[in-house]
Amino acid sequence: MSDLLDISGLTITRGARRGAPDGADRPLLDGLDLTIAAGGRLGLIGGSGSGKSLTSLAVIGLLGEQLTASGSVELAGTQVIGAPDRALRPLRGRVAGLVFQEPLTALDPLMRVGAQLAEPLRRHLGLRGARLEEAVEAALVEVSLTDTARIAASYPHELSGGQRQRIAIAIALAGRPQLLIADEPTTALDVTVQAEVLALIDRLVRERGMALLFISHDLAVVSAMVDEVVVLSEGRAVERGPVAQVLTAPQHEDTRRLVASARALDDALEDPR
Ligand SMILES: Nc1ncnc2c1ncn2[C@@H]1O[C@H](COP(=O)(O)OP(=O)(O)OP(=O)(O)O)[C@@H](O)[C@H]1O
Repeated sequence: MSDLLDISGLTITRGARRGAPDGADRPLLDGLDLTIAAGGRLGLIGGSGSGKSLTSLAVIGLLGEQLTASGSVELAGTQVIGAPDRALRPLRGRVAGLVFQEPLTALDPLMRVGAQLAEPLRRHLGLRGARLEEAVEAALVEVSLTDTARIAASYPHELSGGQRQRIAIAIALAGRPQLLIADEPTTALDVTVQAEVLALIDRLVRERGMALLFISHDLAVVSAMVDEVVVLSEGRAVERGPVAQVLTAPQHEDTRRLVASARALDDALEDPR
């Protein structure tokens, strides 16, 4: 059986496909290979600007006009690169759901969150009326939100950052995707809320048997979520393997730096003086 996500030789450059004046630029992402089997988990780590978010956007064909991708990205057997938007729309939310760092960017500030959650449930699952209302309530409960009537009637700015990220997760999962792409999902949250949201993602991925592509600059966070990692540095995969191996015997200079900063954070948490 083929993998759920199969990325091979993915290269991203600045400039539109035709007549790009700066086409000779160094690629932003350079020949990335990675695969995730159904139900598998992979971490993608790297410093700022290493190409993590570009990878997540490339998976669902959302790179935008200014960037050109080459190589191959197969998502559930569909070639994403070069595919027209109408061919990709059915994959978004249905095959792969995305959670970003900042939930406010994923949420409409002018719409009550219950209505925002109802929209993908209606679109993907065809629910209407009382069944749709029940599904909204169940989705809020599933992401461990209590006081669901108040939350559903709230606008995003009336909720805490953690509550907003739970809503964004519920929206990403509304179409029951096979793959969750979580791009720095807890970076904007404070530390205690971070741990709760990580535990939530871990539980949902496990319960639903989803695959997970977990993206972070924080090796400590990644190691709580996945067993295998790929380390990106300046658009290249410089190291890959089991988390334990990468943590204990980092080979690349960038990986060593990520390990050192994860240790420093651990020490600070253990000895908060
Ligand atoms: N639309 C774009 N046009 C031109 N360059 C871009 C575009 N989007 C991203 N880049 C560049 O591509 C590189 C990789 O960006 P990316 O957002 O993937 O980094 P990242 O690893 O996710 O970093 P961070 O952890 O800071 O979010 C950066 O140098 C960035 O400036």
